[in-house]
Amino acid sequence: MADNWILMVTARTPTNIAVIKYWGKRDEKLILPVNDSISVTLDPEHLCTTTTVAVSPSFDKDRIWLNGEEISLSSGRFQSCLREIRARAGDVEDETKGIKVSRKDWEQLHVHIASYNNFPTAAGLASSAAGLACLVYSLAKLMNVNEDNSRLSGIARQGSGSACRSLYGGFVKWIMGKDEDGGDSIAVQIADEKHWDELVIIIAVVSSRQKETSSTSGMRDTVETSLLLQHRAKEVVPKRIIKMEEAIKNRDFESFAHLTCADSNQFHAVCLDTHPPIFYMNDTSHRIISIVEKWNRSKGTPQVNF
Ligand SMILES: Nc1ncnc2c1ncn2[C@@H]1O[C@H](COP(=O)(O)OP(=O)(O)OP(=O)(O)O)[C@@H](O)[C@H]1O
Ligand SMILES: C[C@@](O)(CCOP(=O)(O)OP(=O)(O)O)CC(=O)O
Repeated sequence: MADNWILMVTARTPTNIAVIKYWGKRDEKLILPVNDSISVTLDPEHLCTTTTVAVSPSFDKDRIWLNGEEISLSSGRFQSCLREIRARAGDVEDETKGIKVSRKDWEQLHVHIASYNNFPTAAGLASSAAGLACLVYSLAKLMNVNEDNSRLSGIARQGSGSACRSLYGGFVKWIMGKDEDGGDSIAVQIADEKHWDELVIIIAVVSSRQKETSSTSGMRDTVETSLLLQHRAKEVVPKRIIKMEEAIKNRDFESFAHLTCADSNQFHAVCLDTHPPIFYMNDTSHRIISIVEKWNRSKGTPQVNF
């Protein structure tokens, strides 16, 4: 086969915002969480990642560019995603260009990946979620991987936990699973994007600076040092997951909003309970929370204890 051809696929994936948070892993390598989580996937035209993946026999190694700058692909997470997708690659044929790639050719071929986030990267807006979900999805399309979204979510999870939820639109649950190999730790859709049209999410970017503590290292410290996390994962989250699923199915905004606020506050409390403590909020975030609480009280929203 000639080596002057190139095949390309571009995909766009929105980020997701957790309303019941994932924080803490029971297996760091496979990225298996200590609790289920639920998120809302944003509309693709807002906060999203656009990724183009290309393959050509003239590429001598796999490479990735993030927001225009080349970054290392050597991390275990990127490598896991590439390995898992390559292992499932199918035959690809483009008759118009006279290109034929058979399943086993993919082991020898290299890919180039160019990814852009249209929002701040590593600033607490789940760039790894959109980024890794988009990477897995676009590679799967390029290599003609014949797997459904739940299987792809299990691969994206190995790139970044929260990424497994961005494979679906609407309301999504990441089931923590029990299997040691992570086979049952996948995302499922609770309700699609049309289910709750009136729900509007406002994102207030209070800082675009990179976080001082990445989610990965922050949650590692939390698992090692926080007693509150044990209580949260075992006692609090399982009950909240059931209530949140009900609130979403019934479009019950009051319960949805209370659960979301309570869970976010407990997540930040767990961060504070970590040694050394992790601070993700700043004074502006605290003021916004205060205003929202006052607004809710002025509207007469009943204060329910979740
Ligand atoms: N488009 C992308 N393609 C590939 N990798 C990405 C992309 N965007 C982000 N990442 C990876 O994710 C890392 C940021 O992940 P991190 O979890 O620390 O922050 P975040 O996801 O933006 O915030 P949070 O997890 O608090 O919501 C980046 O340093 C980069 O390695
Ligand atoms: C606070 C969170 O956004 C944390 C997300 O953590 P990541 O998914 O970025 O962490 P890794 O699995 O280590 O890549 C909560 C959530 O999205 O559920």
